[in-house]
Order: sequence, then C-alpha cells, then structure tokens
Amino acid sequence: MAHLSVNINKIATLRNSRGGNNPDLVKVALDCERFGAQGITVHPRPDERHIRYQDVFDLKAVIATEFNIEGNPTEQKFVELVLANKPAQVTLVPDAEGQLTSNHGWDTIKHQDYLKDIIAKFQSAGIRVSIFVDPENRMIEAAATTGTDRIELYTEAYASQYHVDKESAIKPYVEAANLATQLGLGINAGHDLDLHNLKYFSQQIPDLLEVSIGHALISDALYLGLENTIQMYLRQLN
Ligand SMILES: CC(=O)[C@@H](O)[C@H](O)COP(=O)(O)O
Ligand SMILES: NCC(=O)COP(=O)(O)O
Repeated sequence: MAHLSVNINKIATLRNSRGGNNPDLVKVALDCERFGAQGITVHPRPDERHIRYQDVFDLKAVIATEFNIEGNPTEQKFVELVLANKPAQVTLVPDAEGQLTSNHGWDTIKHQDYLKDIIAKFQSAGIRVSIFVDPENRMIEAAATTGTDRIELYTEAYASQYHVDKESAIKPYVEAANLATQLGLGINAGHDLDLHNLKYFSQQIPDLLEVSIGHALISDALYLGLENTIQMYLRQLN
C-alpha cells in the first residue's frame, strides 16, 4: 500500500495570513501523524510565502514519520536547509522563484550532470532523493542515470483529464511507472491528487510507494475534519 504524506503548505498559508501562530503548523503536523498520515511534506519556497525556513527546523525536531522536503536545489539556501535538517527524503522540484505552484518536472536529459552531482551530495548525507518528473519515457530513462532513488510523477495532467477520460489520463503514467520499476527507481506521485482521482491512480500504479497531497486534502478537511479526511484518503490507497 502506498504511503500518504500530507503536504502542510496550506496550513502555513493560513497561519501567515494573520501573522500569529494560528493554526499551529507543528501541532497540525503532529495531528496528521496521529490521524494516520505516514509522512509530512513541506515545500519551502524562496519567498517563504507559506512554509518558512524556521518551520523546517521546528518540524524536524518533532516529526516521527517520514519527513519530505521539496524544493529547487539551484537555490543554495535550500541545499543548506536540507543538509542541516537531514530529512528522510528530499524531493527536487525545478520551480522558478515566485512560481504560483509546481507546473513541470525536470528535464533530466538537459540537467543530467547537475542532477547527478546534487543527488550524490544529498545521498552522502544519508538523505533519500526523489526527483519530480513528467511521465515521459525519455525523462524516466535519463532520471535513472542520475542516481536518484525515486522519481515523483507530476500528476497534474492525470488529475485534470481524469473526469474526461480516465483510461487515457492514466496511460502515460502506467508506462512511465513500468519503465521506472524496470530501471530500479522507486515511484512517488503528487500534485492535484484528490478523493476522486486517487483510488484509480493507486490501483493502476501497483509499485506506487508514496503520494504527497496538500491542496485538496486540506480543502476537504474544512468540510470533513482533518482526522476523517486523512482516514478517507488512506482508504483510497488500500
Ligand atoms: C511538487 C508539488 O507538486 C507540490 O509541492 C506543489 O508544488 C505544492 O506547492 P504549493 O503548495 O506551493 O503549490
Ligand atoms: N508533491 C506534491 C505535493 O506535495 C502536494 O501537491 P498538491 O496536493 O498540493 O497539489
């Protein structure tokens, strides 16, 4: 069964909107764990519009499940933050500064040498590395040469097409996942996964190890409550 890592960026967005500590990000992370989440994901961005760099230190001190930090390693501050905290996993995402949200995977062909070096740096610190990729066979093949432990399949295209034609929407992901497995890569997935599209995705990608979900899960929790929502997402992965 794939693990559920809850992305708590949106909790930090809400907290930052008033400048105080409500909601308390650390408490929410601990509650997510208590309610069954098998990991916590954060994606600190250079403008710290949601997760602040200090949040990463505060979370690292208390999290008992898998801590996953996402970000772009071309920012030296991000590299230093990850090495100082040594999370279980770092997910490298090629976002530009100020980007609204993640919108593409790595060009693993163009950035192959760069990725090799930075991945080795994190791995030598004992951190598992995952890289964010689109479900394209040539990107998966080149990902395997970088030495990364896992890939994270960028699922926005699947999520946006799921209601139109779920068989076509999943097809490139099944092919990419089969290839990744053959090449010895672990498979994570994320972006716009929700209570509607998650079950089919996890059924069709049997080697799926982990999904990280934030936007939809936190939005659902407004109506359904955090504990109930996490349980509902976990049931989709069964
Ligand atoms: C890599 C990925 O798909 C997510 O981390 C997404 O980028 C969430 O980041 P925001 O919460 O800043 O949109
Ligand atoms: N890596 C994807 C992630 O952490 C959450 O993405 P989303 O569910 O907020 O779209």
